[in-house]
Amino acid sequence: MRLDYLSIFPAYFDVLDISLVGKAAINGLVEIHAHDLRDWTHDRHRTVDDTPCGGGAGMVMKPDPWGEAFDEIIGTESDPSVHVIFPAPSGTPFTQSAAAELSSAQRIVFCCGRYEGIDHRVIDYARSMWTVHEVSLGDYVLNGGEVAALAITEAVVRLVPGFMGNPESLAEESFSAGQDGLLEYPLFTRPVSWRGLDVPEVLMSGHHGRIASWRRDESVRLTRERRPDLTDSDSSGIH
Ligand SMILES: N#Cc1c(-c2ccc3ccn(Cc4ccc(CN5CCCCC5)cc4)c3c2)n[nH]c1N
Repeated sequence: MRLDYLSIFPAYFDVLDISLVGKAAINGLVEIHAHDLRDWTHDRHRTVDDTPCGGGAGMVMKPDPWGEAFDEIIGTESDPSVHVIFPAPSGTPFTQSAAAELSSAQRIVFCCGRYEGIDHRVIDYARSMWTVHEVSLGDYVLNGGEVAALAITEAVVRLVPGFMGNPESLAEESFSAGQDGLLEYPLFTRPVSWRGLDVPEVLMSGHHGRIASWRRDESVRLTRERRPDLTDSDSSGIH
């Protein structure tokens, strides 16, 4: 899997060299390439923004640098196997199932906007050439797309076959199909007693049936408490 990042702050992606994703890069599972959008400007100030047509606050990212960067990084041929991701407040909420779908992609290009966003013709052009995803991390405002690109990268790469040492653990995670769409149960490890707080006895019983039942009950309780929106979904085991 090749991952490209287009941004006016490409150093954001240096962190990928030290994290788990860095290990995947070392063992050849993923290739990471960060690019400075300003490398595709031609004026002395390396300008990437301009005032919004129709008025309004802030600045909008000009289309020209994006188009020239696409030509060089992706090419000028249409290819639906190339996934181009535009993080945006107006995007579709990014989910675990979206991460799972993207984990089989061979090429993902993250377009990290800043200011008030990117000229929409950039997205329209990308849609005419590749498979485009306009996504949002959630209902809160960030200053640009870089943090979202990092989060999406981690969610996707950890699902790439061969990345996780113990793929079985993926099945038990929150939001995964194996968890019935429920939140994960609380986790404990040694010491059994810590600052007057004890590990629930059932977890030390060695009785696998009771442990499974306790974990399920805890997942249902937590999901009802924190994510009632998940309790009505078909995939959750509770209705
Ligand atoms: N993923 C994700 C995100 C982002 C995100 C992603 C990408 C960019 C590029 C630029 N920004 C900054 C910004 C901030 C506020 C606004 C709102 N509009 C302003 C103009 C008038 C209308 C309203 C726009 C753009 C971004 C933010 N925020 N939150 C997420 N979950």
